[in-house]
Amino acid sequence: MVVATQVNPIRMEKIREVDIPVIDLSCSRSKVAKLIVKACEEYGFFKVINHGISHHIIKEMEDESFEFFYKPLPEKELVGSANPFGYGSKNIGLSGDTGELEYLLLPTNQNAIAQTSKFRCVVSSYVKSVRELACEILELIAKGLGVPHSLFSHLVRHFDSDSLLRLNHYPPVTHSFHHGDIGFGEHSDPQIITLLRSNDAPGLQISLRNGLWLPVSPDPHAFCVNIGDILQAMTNGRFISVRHRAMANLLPNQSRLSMVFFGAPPPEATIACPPQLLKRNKPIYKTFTWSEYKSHTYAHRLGETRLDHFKIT
Ligand SMILES: C=C1C[C@]23C[C@@]1(O)CC[C@H]2[C@@]12CC[C@H](O)[C@@](C)(C(=O)O1)[C@H]2[C@@H]3C(=O)O
Ligand SMILES: O=C(O)CCC(=O)C(=O)O
Ligand SMILES: [Fe+2]
Repeated sequence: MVVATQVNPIRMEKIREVDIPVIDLSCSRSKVAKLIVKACEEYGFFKVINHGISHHIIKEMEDESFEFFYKPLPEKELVGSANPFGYGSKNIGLSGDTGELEYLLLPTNQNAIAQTSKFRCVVSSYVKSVRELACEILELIAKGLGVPHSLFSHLVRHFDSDSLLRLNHYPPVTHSFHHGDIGFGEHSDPQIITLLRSNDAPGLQISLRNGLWLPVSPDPHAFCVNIGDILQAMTNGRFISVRHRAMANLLPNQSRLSMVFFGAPPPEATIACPPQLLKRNKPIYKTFTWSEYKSHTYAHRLGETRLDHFKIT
């Protein structure tokens, strides 16, 4: 007699807990370079600690940002509406995207931040420090990949670099929107590299390869680093330009502030994967300039996968 074995039709899979890499920049350069490259390949995202940016510079930028966002609306509107630079509220970009936030988008070139007010001085010293940190990380990436030291960093250090600073304020929850609303919708950042610092409020989430959203715990002492589309193109798809989003405030009565530096190339820079990284593979993306990529980006919606347009078919 054959005894039928009962098979449970529901297989419970334990969702593996994922730890976001937290990289201590005070460790040895070669060790750090390897860890960063691994994080860029696996997630396109990591946190850095012991980054060397003084608490004072960060705190001043945070204080000035809150002071700006707590001003009455007509005063904030005096800086001009985001097109793309300036003050924006709820509308993101010019293609109809919205979110539960207000923001200030600023260029970072020296002419644009002429130091005539306390705010501009604070922005200028914050940008200087965070740009330097971004370049150090890009140089560690170059070391880890075995390509020339300044291959990526020279684009961000360039006098005409199109880098940006974005200050995002997610106000405390009110009756008009609800827990779980989107603050800043799903997207990848178009530039080379992004360095984000937030206060102690949660909200940022990254998308994993399996499609799950992973909340990033806030850490005011760390910088979150994410790979942008340009670095995905320059590594022929080896690095992931991570998709991420920010939820509107998850905790009641708490304002969230993120200060985001986007390290970008100068407009006329040519973007292509260097031969050392192609090895025997064919390039998957066409060669383009940052200016071409930016025009394409700004003509499309936030959530689009913009690099697909530049794929070699
Ligand atoms: C909807 C848009 C807003 C954005 C330009 C775009 O057309 C598509 C990309 C968006 C994004 C995402 C990352 C940065 O926050 C940003 C400044 C950027 O460079 O690309 C924004 C753009 C924006 O807010 O203007
Ligand atoms: O505020 C955040 O945590 C995310 C913001 C963001 O992704 C952006 O400004 O591009
Ligand atoms: Fe982003």
